[in-house]
Amino acid sequence: GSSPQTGAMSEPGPGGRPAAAGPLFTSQHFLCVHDAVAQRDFEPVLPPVPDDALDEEEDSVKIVSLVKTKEPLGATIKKDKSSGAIVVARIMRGGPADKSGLIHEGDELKEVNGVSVEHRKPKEILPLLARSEGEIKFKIVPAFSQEELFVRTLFDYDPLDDPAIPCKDAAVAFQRGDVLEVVSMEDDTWWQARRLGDGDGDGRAGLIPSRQLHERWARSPVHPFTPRPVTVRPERSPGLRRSFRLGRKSSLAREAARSRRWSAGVHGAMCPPTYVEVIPHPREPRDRRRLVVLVGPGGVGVSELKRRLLVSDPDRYGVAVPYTTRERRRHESEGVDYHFLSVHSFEEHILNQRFIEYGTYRGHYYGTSLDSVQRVMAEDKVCLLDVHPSNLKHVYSAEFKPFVVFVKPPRIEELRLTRRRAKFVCDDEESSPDEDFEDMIDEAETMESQFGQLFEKVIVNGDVATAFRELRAELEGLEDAAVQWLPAQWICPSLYF
Ligand SMILES: Nc1ncnc2c1ncn2[C@@H]1O[C@H](COP(=O)(O)OP(=O)(O)OP(=O)(O)O)[C@@H](O)[C@H]1O
Repeated sequence: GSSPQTGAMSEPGPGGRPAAAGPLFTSQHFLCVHDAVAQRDFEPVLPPVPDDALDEEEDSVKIVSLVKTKEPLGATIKKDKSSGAIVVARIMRGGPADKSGLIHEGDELKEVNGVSVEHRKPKEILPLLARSEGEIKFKIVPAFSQEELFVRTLFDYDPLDDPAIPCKDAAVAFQRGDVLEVVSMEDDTWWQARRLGDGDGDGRAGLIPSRQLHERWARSPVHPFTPRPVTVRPERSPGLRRSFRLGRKSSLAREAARSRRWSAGVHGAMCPPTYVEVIPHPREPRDRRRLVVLVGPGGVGVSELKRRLLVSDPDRYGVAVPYTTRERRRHESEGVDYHFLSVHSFEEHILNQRFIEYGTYRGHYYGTSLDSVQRVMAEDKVCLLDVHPSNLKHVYSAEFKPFVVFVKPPRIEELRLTRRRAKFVCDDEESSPDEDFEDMIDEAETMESQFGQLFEKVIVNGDVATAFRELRAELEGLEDAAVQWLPAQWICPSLYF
């Protein structure tokens, strides 16, 4: 058996304080399972499910039956601070609970041997466990269903264009952004999945390329889906984007970027993002509106789209007021145009990591802070933010639930047509508009390969009126959807796909 230290214990609460008074299980209270249960291939023989155990409301409840022996179960439990539920905090790797595969971290404990543990303190649950001999039955609500894995697709797939698919009729076509339920990953070349939102939503499963296969394609020079390998360029310094931006690239900088691009070779090539795990999150009336982040290469039209959204519905959309250390001008007001700060205060904000992005321009600091974003969100407005994707990490959490829109340039022919009158002019006299367009497209490809897994929506900004309509409809749709598909990373970091 394991040592008592690896048995079931109460977990410390926030701030290191124990959530329950002292260790939950003393040595005589350890949950134990029979040695036979500890086999990895153990198939539990579940007792018949009591008639009243599963009503329609509780279809996610699971009955788990284990047999106690001398060995500790190897699990810890705690009381969840917000819901008050008793949850499994930790499963010790290699322990009987882990090997049984039946109980998982985050599972909510509802009953032990038919006795409800709801509204009980962890120490009140002790006697229930101590009394259990031999078979011990748990009623639990799994943290997430082991059988359900949902992914958002990050590329388009049409089996009709795919010569490698073993059977075109057995495949599932999808477009970037579709949510699929992956039902089998047994084959590491072709996974099985079904689309959600098709009619009754639980149609037949079909084949989709596995992540491994898609990555293999990315490296192969012959497959029709081979995306152009994109090189990793050094990250642009954070800040100094959009309104804070310095001049455009000089021809020297452009040359340097090009030579880096061509010399990067195999080592610089990245795999394109494939699938990202998502979890359904039912919308609740008290949910705040999601932060909307627009990203895209310089000059693509992020500011233009943001401006149009603000004008279209000023009560609904707002922007974070930036901070600066420059002098206030006569027509400017504190808290409207900028928050004016001393250099000392600004630097304190930097140290306290309050900035999502900051930089200097003509000797003054400029920055966008988390506080500004929170203020707009607290007004129940949709906060529109534009940052370099490398700075998304500061807001990529359940607190902000950012809806990240990638504004992508169209093909160069369309850029030539649509940008004829735009003031998209390089500071560098020697460069032609075509070179600017190529740079924009290159920068977009780099962004997409480095950060594409964070982009929930891609809008191609060819005709600006069309792009704006599409963006506005998408943002309005966000609030109508009963269920939102949020990255698993926000809800349960260890699930990150
Ligand atoms: N689809 C479009 N068709 C024509 N002109 C456009 C389109 N989108 C944007 N523009 C114009 O292109 C110019 C650059 O756009 P904008 O300032 O929005 O770029 P940006 O993505 O914010 O880039 P930067 O970071 O360089 O400011 C502006 O004059 C804008 O009006």
